[in-house]
Amino acid sequence: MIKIFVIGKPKTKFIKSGIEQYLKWNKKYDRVELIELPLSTDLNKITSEEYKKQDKEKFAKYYLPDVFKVVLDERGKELSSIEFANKIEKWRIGRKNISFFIGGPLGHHEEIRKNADFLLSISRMTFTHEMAVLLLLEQIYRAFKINNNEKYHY
Ligand SMILES: C[S@@+](CC[C@H](N)C(=O)[O-])C[C@H]1O[C@@H](n2cnc3c(N)ncnc32)[C@H](O)[C@@H]1O
Repeated sequence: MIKIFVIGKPKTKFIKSGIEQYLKWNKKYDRVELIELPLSTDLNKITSEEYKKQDKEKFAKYYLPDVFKVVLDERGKELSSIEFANKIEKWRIGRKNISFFIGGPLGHHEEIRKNADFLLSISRMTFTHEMAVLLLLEQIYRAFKINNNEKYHY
């Protein structure tokens, strides 16, 4: 099973409908679940460090040792789709879940990055959290297709 945790509910209409579409398509291959965690309190009322700490605490109960934790971050490692598909196969060996973590407007707390099993960048550019969810879901779908030798990936 694959779980995607995101801080902040995706709201933009076309992105939401893309997310729903890929969640539906991915069902053919495995359970892929999106878990939306609430945004923290008003950014103007707390420091950015405190804000990131609040986000870290929201991830804490899902940040478990028996789960392979992939943290999405633009400072992470970039992979080709084929490399990502291979990693997905490898990360699942002996484990029930792979969990992906997508940060809020300020990004991740340093500790979340430090304790990740893999820090994944989808590009050196910065995307909104909701765009990151959509792009990740498409790459997961592509990985399923690649790993099943199905036509989609060129
Ligand atoms: C608006 S971005 C946060 C940007 C923040 N300034 C930072 O330094 O991380 C929100 C989240 O989307 C995801 N994200 C955005 N762009 C990404 C990229 N190029 N690669 C991987 N994840 C990305 C990350 O999980 C990030 O925490």
